[in-house]
Amino acid sequence: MPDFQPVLFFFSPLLQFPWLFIFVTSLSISIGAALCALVVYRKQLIWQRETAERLEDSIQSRTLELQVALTELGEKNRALEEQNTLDALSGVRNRAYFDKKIQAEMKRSRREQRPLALVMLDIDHFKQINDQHGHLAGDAVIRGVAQRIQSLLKRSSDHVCRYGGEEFALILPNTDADGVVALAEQIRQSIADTPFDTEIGALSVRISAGCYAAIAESAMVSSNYIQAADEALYRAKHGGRNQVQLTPAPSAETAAGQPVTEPTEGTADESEL
Ligand SMILES: Nc1nc2c(ncn2[C@@H]2O[C@H](COP(=O)(O)OP(=O)(O)OP(=O)(O)O)[C@@H](O)[C@H]2O)c(=O)[nH]1
Repeated sequence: MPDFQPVLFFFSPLLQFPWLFIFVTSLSISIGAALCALVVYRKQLIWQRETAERLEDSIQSRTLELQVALTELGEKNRALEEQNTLDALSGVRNRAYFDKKIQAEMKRSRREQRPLALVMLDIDHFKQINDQHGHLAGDAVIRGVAQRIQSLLKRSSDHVCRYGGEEFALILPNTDADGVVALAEQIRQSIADTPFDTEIGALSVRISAGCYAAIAESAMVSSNYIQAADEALYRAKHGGRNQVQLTPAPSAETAAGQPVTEPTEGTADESEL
C-alpha cells in the first residue's frame, strides 16, 4: 500500500479551502495542457520544416533532371532538324534546305548590299553512267561529286545542296560574278581531272555549271536567281558541256551567251562515257 501521507500533508491545507484546491488543480492542469500543446506544436513545426526541406531537395533534384532532359531533347531536336536538311544519298544539304537558305541569303544580300551568287551544276550525260554501269555506280558518282564540291568550298557560309537527280545548287554569299565563275571553274576542272572510285572502277565525269551573281533587289524572288543560273546552265549544256557559263546581272556589261570557260582539251564530251 503506497504511503500518501506526504501528499496528504501537502494538500491538507488546500483541502480545507476547496475553492483554492480547485483553482490550483485547474491551474496545474491548464499549465500541463499548455506545455503539452507547446511540445506538440514544436514537434509539428520541426516535422513541417523537415518535410519542407525534403520537398525542396526533391524539387531541386527533379528540376535538375528536367533541365538535363530538356537539354538532351533540345540536342536531339537540333540533330533531327539537321538530319532533315540533309540529302540521304549525297550527304550534302537537300532541296528543302536550299529553298529556305536562298531566301534567307537574298534578304541578307539586300540588307548588306553585298552580292549573292548561285551556281546550278549538272553532271554531263549522267543517264549514260546509269545505263552503262548501273544505278549503284551512278549513286557513287553523285556522292563523289557532292563530296568533291564540298571539299572545294572555302567559306563556312558557302553551301552545296542536291537540287534534284544529278543536279546541285551552290549558294555563295558575298561572292561577285568573277568569284563565282572562278570557283565554278575550279570545281569543273577538279571533277574533270580526277575520276571517281566506284564498285566497277574509276569513272571519269564532267559537269556543266551555270552561274549568276547579283545584289538582291527588293522586287526579286528566289526563282529569279534560279532562272538566271539555269539559263547559264542551259547555255553551258548547249555550248558543248564541260564548261561554266554566267548570266550577267542586269547592270553588268558582260554580254550573255559567251562561254566563260571553254571545254578543256582532251575532255571530250560524248566519247568519255
Ligand atoms: N543513280 C542515280 N541516278 C539518278 C538519280 N537521280 C536521277 N538520276 C538519273 O539521272 C539521269 C538524268 O538524265 P538526264 O536528265 O537526261 O541528264 P543527263 O543524262 O545528265 O544529260 P545532260 O544533263 O544533258 O548532260 C536520269 O537517268 C535519272 O534517272 C539518283 O539518285 N541516282
